[in-house]
Amino acid sequence: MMGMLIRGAAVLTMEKPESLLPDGEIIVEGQYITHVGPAGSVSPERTFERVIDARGMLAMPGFVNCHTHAAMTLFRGYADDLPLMQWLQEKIWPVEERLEPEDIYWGTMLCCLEMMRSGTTTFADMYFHMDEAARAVEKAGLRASLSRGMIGLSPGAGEALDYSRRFIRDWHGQAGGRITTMLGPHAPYTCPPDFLHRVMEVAADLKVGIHIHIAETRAEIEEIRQKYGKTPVVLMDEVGLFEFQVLAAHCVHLDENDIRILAEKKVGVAHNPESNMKLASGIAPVTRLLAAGALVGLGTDGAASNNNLDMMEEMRSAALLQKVATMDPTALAAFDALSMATANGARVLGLHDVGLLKPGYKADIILINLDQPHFYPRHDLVAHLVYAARSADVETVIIDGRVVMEKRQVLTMDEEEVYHEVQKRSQRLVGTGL
Ligand SMILES: CSC[C@H]1O[C@@H](n2cnc3c(O)ncnc32)[C@H](O)[C@@H]1O
Ligand SMILES: [Zn+2]
Repeated sequence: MMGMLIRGAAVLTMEKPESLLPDGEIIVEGQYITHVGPAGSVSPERTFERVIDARGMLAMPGFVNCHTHAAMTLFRGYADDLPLMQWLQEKIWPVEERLEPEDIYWGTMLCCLEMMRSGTTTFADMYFHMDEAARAVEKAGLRASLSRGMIGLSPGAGEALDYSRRFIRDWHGQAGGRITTMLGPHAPYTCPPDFLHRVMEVAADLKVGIHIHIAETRAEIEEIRQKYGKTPVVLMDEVGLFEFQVLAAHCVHLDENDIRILAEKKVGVAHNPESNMKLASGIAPVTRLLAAGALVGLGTDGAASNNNLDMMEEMRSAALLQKVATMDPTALAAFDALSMATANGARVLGLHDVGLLKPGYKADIILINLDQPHFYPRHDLVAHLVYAARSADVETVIIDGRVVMEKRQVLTMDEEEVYHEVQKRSQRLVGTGL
């Protein structure tokens, strides 16, 4: 295997804040990174199938979006400026009833396109008709953890669980290992304990994790307190959910006991600052979670509540929001925000060979064009990435060792076809459009 050499870039491995090679060399062989070192560390005698001259670029791990509903791109801009429960019950759930499988394929393709163009290489999705989402991920070339969302209180809950079981068997490890799967019970307020017990039986049987929304709004805390006399986190813990690998989206309204449980049980938390701001759900206690030793990644949530899927924006929002919430400018420093968006995000999804530029890790690499005004002067590239970078700075994207975007040209999808299909389908679904 001759592999691919990336040379000339500044290399941010994300292992430690100081692990920046000003002029580095990366070798990719198959799906994996096999070498990361300074200029001159690769023998000049060695030949490669491909050499990428990345002078003027920064190479870093691709972003990991820990929580989204990919095909909700179809509903972007359809229902804005509402609180979560009104947004879901009056606007979103009625139009989701009309979704056809093919809609999910094209909505997920748009999500993949937007994410790839902004440097995201891995995402965690919870939605409907997930065979079509998996087909889209396979075609687009991203890495994803996919779960069929289940509303335990709905009459279709049993069918959704049967679908999940079959979906996991069919897709876990597919697309050369890029696709992994989880179970997706929606939330404590839509999935009562008896349904969660059925979900856990399947999780134990198929050895997969569980992706769920927890403690997103005050309304949820109040509803669960009235029904069960405890917090959503304590309820989930007592139900036994945290004995499994859990990806818990939001975790906004937590007391100290909840934080202790999440940290002790190694629950992966997906923090979604922009969705939480837009729906006015609240501010997650990220600094307290991190201080307690909890594992926290970053997500955008769906495009209907954000309204984009831009992890660079999300990092900046996360960092700024913690500073203002705590009135402490040292809160969530740049490297910590960047770790949440990369290495720690991968750990939250249970992907232990993703999120770092290191031999043995999957070759999910982005190249960022540093030759731009907002990257000068070059005091601190980590700070620049979090506070000054924008998604259009991402030039090249490599996922699983394959170049999927080069010089901002996406190589795996026909962009015009995606726009056309999405526009047509979203008009049918919500009845608007230019
Ligand atoms: C059962 S599939 C997922 C389900 O979740 C809905 N959803 C989207 N965003 C949120 C959010 O922030 N909190 C709770 N539920 C959300 C989505 O519309 C699907 O119905
Ligand atoms: Zn969500």
